[in-house]
Amino acid sequence: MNKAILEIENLTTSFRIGSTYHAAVDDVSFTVNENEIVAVVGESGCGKSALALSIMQLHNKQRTKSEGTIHYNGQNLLKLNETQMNKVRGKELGMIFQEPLTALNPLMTIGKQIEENLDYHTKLSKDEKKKRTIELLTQVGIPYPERTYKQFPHELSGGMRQRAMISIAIACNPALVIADEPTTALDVTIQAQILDLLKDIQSRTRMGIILITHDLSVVAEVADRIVVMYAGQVVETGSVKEIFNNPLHPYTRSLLNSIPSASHEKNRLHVIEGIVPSIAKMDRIGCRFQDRIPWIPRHAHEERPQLHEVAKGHFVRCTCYKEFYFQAEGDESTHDITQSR
Ligand SMILES: Nc1ncnc2c1ncn2[C@@H]1O[C@H](COP(=O)(O)OP(=O)(O)OP(=O)(O)O)[C@@H](O)[C@H]1O
Repeated sequence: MNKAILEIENLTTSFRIGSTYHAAVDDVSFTVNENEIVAVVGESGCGKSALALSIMQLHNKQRTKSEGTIHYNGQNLLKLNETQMNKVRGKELGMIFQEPLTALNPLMTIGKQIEENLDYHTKLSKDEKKKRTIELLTQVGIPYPERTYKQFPHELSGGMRQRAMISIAIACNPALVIADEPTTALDVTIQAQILDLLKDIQSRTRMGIILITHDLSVVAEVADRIVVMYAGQVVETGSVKEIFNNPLHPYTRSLLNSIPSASHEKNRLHVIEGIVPSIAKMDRIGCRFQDRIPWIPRHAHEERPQLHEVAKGHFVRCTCYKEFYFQAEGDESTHDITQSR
């Protein structure tokens, strides 16, 4: 059994809007083990980035509150001050952002940006730093590392920029990397290459990876476990095999149904309409998904939905999954749930 690197327990992160705090991450718990890829999946607004930034402690502290625990290496990250956190961030926990052009400094060469991280966390000499930087650029598959060392971000293609950002994230051999939508801005072929690269680095370093994505098809090939988030909560979690073979929560089933495949071409995709509620308007007591599946009777939902273990390591929130089915087109059983309350 691989050892746990990061243990998140009952993490709740709330943002201040006006004078009230609203939770964007609500009582989230999961563990990332060494050499494991945990995919956090959910559509826009589910709280994935808020979760990632909570782990890295990158939220504006004046407007954000994080409660619960994030255990890393015998310490609770939420209790560290900024100086202590700076020693962990970038060294032991790396982060890859969605859009490298925004995350990288446009005025600094790639080489200098990698060396900046080494400067902060290591005592390498100038020559050693350059050697390590070239090594890193080679490792992430950049074809002319000496040339790229001297280039600025805008001189590289999207895929190469993402590789450069990965080299910054792994420069100090972190135990865990959080990749927040690392392939969304890239075309499909490059996406596959970047995911292969992360897998390849992991096979050498045994680092844990949290892969954040809205696209379940991305995780099928690379992840070990999936955490499905909806409206700030974990609604289903389990091994990739369990989730793909036996998805239960209506939201997970809807995400899986929205993956286009050859067999889907003839039949229409069963996509559930609607959007994730905003954090200020979220129902904090009932099932947060119920308004998007109004044809499911109210009694099918729990009052305060809990996570239920349905198979070893496979958890699903709310009992509504037991009565869920996709509504057929023109199904008359549709009714407005808000009317029957
Ligand atoms: N700094 C903030 N202040 C107030 N609300 C915020 C803040 N950051 C995020 N939110 C809100 O929290 C919710 C979760 O946002 P988050 O960015 O984590 O979603 P996401 O799943 O990562 O979506 P995306 O894929 O679009 O990034 C959203 O309703 C968002 O509007």
